[in-house]
This record gives sequence, structure tokens and C-alpha cells, in this order.
Amino acid sequence: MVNVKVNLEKRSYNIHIDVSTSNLIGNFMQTMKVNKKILVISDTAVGNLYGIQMVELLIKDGFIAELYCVPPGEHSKNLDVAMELYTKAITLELDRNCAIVALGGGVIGDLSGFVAATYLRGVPFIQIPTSLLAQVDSSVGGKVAVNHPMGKNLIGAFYQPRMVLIDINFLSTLPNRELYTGLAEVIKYGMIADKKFFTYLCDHSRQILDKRPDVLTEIVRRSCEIKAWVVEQDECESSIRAILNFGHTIGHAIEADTNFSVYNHGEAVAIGMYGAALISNHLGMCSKATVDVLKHILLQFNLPVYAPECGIEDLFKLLYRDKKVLDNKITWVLLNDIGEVNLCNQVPENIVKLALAEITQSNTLS
Ligand SMILES: NC(=O)c1ccc[n+]([C@@H]2O[C@H](COP(=O)([O-])OP(=O)(O)OC[C@H]3O[C@@H](n4cnc5c(N)ncnc54)[C@H](O)[C@@H]3O)[C@@H](O)[C@H]2O)c1
Ligand SMILES: O=C(O)C(=O)C[C@@H](O)[C@H](O)[C@H](O)COP(=O)(O)O
Ligand SMILES: [Zn+2]
Repeated sequence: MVNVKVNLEKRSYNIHIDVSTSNLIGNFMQTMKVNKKILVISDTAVGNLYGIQMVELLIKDGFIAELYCVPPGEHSKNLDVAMELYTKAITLELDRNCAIVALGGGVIGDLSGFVAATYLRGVPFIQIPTSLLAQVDSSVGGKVAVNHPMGKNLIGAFYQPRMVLIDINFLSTLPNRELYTGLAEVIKYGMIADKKFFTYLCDHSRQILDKRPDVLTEIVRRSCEIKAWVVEQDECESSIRAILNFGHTIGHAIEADTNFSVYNHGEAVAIGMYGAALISNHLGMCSKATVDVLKHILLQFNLPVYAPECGIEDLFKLLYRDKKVLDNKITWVLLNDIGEVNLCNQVPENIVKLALAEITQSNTLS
């Protein structure tokens, strides 16, 4: 078993990574010192695959566990569904020492974490991520949120889980499109912090796409390590944590502009990373060769780099809903080289629009 620790003083926790870790759920929960009653939240797809078995394992180990499933997909990440979950928690009479377990992808992790952070002003929260994206990113670091129709993750909190339990076996049933979406965030780590890791991804692309468990374990481990290293320095994103948002300023605008229905999160981030790289190149921060290397790996992992459905002006307006906007200025995460980024809030409007024209493949610039 591989363990990565997230050191955050009283809020520190372990990420346990291996094949078959989820079989040990009962043992792990016993170390959490929580009450016997547990609410396991999942979506119907993951719930059918793994939820019932997870609840049975917990019951076998003496817990009183109940599974509650919501429809799969980004459209479940909202306040109405959160309200359903509060009602379930109240009906089950969960008290402050009862745990909420998120079993699913990033939607389930963000939604359940938001409910755990706010129900009774906070109850113990455990992440059991089942998608690659959730294993490498959303289950770690404590950003929990729901969407508002006007923008992504606009209602949320920083609320750390007590433990993250990663079972690589879950990835065997993950649809290919969801594998690729997770790879977008994995590529992000190489781009922002670790050129050697980026090279590892290029060199092992075949094994990654073939879902070789040892290679998947390695990319999950290194991604969690990089995320933990960033979050430990800046838990609530007042400085360096913003680098984890590379590609997200444009990515979130694309998701909102297409009503969360055309691109999933990783795909939108892939286009956003390419857009941010183009901006960096236009500002003279990185070479065209660096932009091309990024584009090449995104395409190799079957990710998009263009969003022809979006318009330049619509995207431009949506950029200002980014949480990194201060005093009406966007803080951009830009590229110096593979493995090295900088934060910049002085990007001229025409440079941003030039990049938006390129990613929307539009010739009409106003
Ligand atoms: N909190 C954070 O730091 C953070 C980081 C990155 C992304 N996110 C959020 O995460 C969400 C995206 O997460 P996601 O890509 O996991 O989406 P998701 O939760 O919608 O899961 C994608 C799809 O895969 C299915 N699935 C998940 N695991 C499976 C498995 N093992 N086998 C078969 N099917 C499986 C789900 O049912 C769903 O249909 C977005 O809302 C994004 O904003 C949050
Ligand atoms: O953990 C972080 O910090 C991130 O930015 C990780 C992102 O991959 C993730 O999509 C996050 O939810 C984006 O957060 P937001 O603050 O831009 O909504
Ligand atoms: Zn993301």
C-alpha cells in the first residue's frame, strides 16, 4: 500500500492508495473514531457497481450504513440535490460524530463534501474516489462546492476529508472518456510542477491508455503528492494554490457557456490549458515549442483543444466569474516552461481575445 500524507496540522490526513483498498473499508473506518451510523453518498452508476458491496462490508464490521444515490453527472452538483441530502441526513438522525462517505467521481466528492461541511456545521467526511479525476485531484485538498447556474463551484467551502481511500481497481470499469478527463488534471501536474513527471506521462502513454494498474498507481501517487505539496503551503488559496487552477479560468468559462452539457470538466480544462499556453506564448513567456508539446500530449490522450461551440465575447465575460478575480483583474496561471508556471494579473484584453479566437477557431475578433 502506498500512503501520501497531507500535513495540515489538526486537519492532517492520509491518502491510502492500492489495488483493493476498498475491501478494507471497515478496518479503515474503525480507525476514524466515528459513530456507527454512516451515510454513503454515490451516484446511481457507481452505486450499482460498488455501493451495495461497500455498505455490506461496513455492516459486516458493525456499522449501520446506508447508501443514497443521486443521478450521475455535473447536473447533480447543485443546491437542490444538496437539500435532498440534508433531508436524508436529518431523517437518519445523523449526529456530529456520524461520517459522510463520498463514493464516486468528483461530482459526488464535491457535493457530499459540501453537505458534510454544512450539515450540523460540519461532520466527519471520508473520500472514496472512483474516477481517475477524483483519485488524482478532487478527493484531495478540501475544495468542496456546488455550482450556480451562472458559474462553476460558486457556492462552497474549504473542508478537508478525514481520510482518502483510493482503490485502483475501481478504474477497471471507468469509461474511456472519463479516463481521458482524469488525464487532463494529471497532465496539469506535470505542466505546473514536474517536468520529469510530464516526461513519464509521455513515455508511458500506451500503458496509461491500456490502464496498466502499476502505471496508474504511479500516476495517482505522484499526482496526490504534488497536490498535497501545494495544498500544505496554501490551504485556502491565497497564493501558490492558484497554480492548481492552471487551465481552469478558461475551462470553467467553457463549462458554464455550454451549460455543463458539452464538455466534462477535464475536457474543458484541457482546452483551457491550451488557451493559457497560447496566452503565455503571445506574451513571450514560453516558446511555441512548449505550446506544441502540451497540445501533442493532450491530443495523444484523446482530449480536445478547441471549443467551436463557444463565442469569444461570451467566454470573455464568463472569465470574470473566476474565483481568482480581484479588483476586476483576472489572476492568470501562465506557462514559462513544462513544469514551471507563474501568476500574472496584467494580461491585455487583446491577447486574451486572440487566444479565445484560436481555441474557438473563430476569425471574428471585436
Ligand atoms: N474539489 C476539487 O479539488 C476538484 C478538482 C477537480 C475536479 N473537481 C470537480 O469534479 C467534477 C468532475 O469529476 P469527475 O470527472 O469524476 O466526474 P463525475 O463525478 O461526474 O464522474 C464521471 C462519470 O464517471 C462515472 N464513474 C465514476 N467512477 C466510475 C467507475 N469506477 N466506474 C464506472 N463509472 C464511474 C460516474 O458515474 C460519472 O458518470 C467536476 O464537478 C469538477 O468541478 C473538483
Ligand atoms: O484544488 C484546487 O485548488 C484546484 O484548483 C483543483 C481544480 O482541479 C478543481 O477543478 C477545483 O475544483 C477548481 O476550483 P475553483 O476554486 O476554481 O472552483
Ligand atoms: Zn479541475
